[in-house]
Amino acid sequence: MRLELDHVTVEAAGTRLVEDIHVNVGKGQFVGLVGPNGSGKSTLLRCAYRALRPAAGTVRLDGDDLHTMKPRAAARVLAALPQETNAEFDFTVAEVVAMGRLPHRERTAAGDREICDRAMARTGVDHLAERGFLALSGGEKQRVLLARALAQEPQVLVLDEPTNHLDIAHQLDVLSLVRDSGPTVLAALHDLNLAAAHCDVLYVIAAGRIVASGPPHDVLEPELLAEVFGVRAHPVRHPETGAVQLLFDLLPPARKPLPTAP
Ligand SMILES: Nc1ncnc2c1ncn2[C@@H]1O[C@H](COP(=O)(O)OP(=O)(O)OP(=O)(O)O)[C@@H](O)[C@H]1O
Repeated sequence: MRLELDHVTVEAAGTRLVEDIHVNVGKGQFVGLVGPNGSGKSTLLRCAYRALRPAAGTVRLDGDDLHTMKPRAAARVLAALPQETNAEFDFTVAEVVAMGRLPHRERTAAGDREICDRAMARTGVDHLAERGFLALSGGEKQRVLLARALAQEPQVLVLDEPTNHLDIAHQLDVLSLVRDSGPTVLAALHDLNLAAAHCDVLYVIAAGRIVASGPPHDVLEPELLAEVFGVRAHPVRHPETGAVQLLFDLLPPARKPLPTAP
């Protein structure tokens, strides 16, 4: 299923948070959204998983307007891993993951249990099934919420910082798992090397506008990284795979020009 954000603009409190954004995620593609803090990544993703309605523009799934679809119909095909989840009730892990099956209840009630068990096993949280969600660590919670999203068996997955709270092994594992599970993916990522390794296409957002897009190694070039993130990037090659990785130094903050003598 194809996900398209077409000329999306979002406003809040009289301010434009993102403006005239076009993002195209082809069927089965893994597309990354990268940009500095506050650049508009979560705002844009919230539009892509229906939590926020754009002031202008359209979000489409295979050409259908996501925001006019019935909520249950949308939840059957699209799942999200938001940046923050305000869980107030202490459900068990198994109950949280089973919530991913709610949109499908009428259709596949018989197989729900196996689907949830498989999602928990794939994200490595099966041993936590009877634990209360609220008492889990940050990384455990993140993997449970990913299990819930996978249990939804979505055709489109929207992920806001899926590697948040995860140790390095789980970061690598979760992105491979998402990739191998096959849905169309739009993910906000902070780690540019992880983004380059896992994404087919990257969009770079700065101050609410897309400033570059394309294959990761075309997009993540030193001049753009200096301008957008204020860092100097040094490409190095992995000694075994030959894959290019970036090392970063902070650039000094831009100085105001010294006042000239009158
Ligand atoms: N409801 C709102 N009202 C006013 N400003 C908002 C609102 N929601 C977000 N913003 C502002 O919009 C900008 C973009 O926020 P957003 O959360 O999309 O950034 P982000 O790129 O996801 O940042 P981060 O990398 O820190 O998670 C920020 O300056 C934020 O303060």
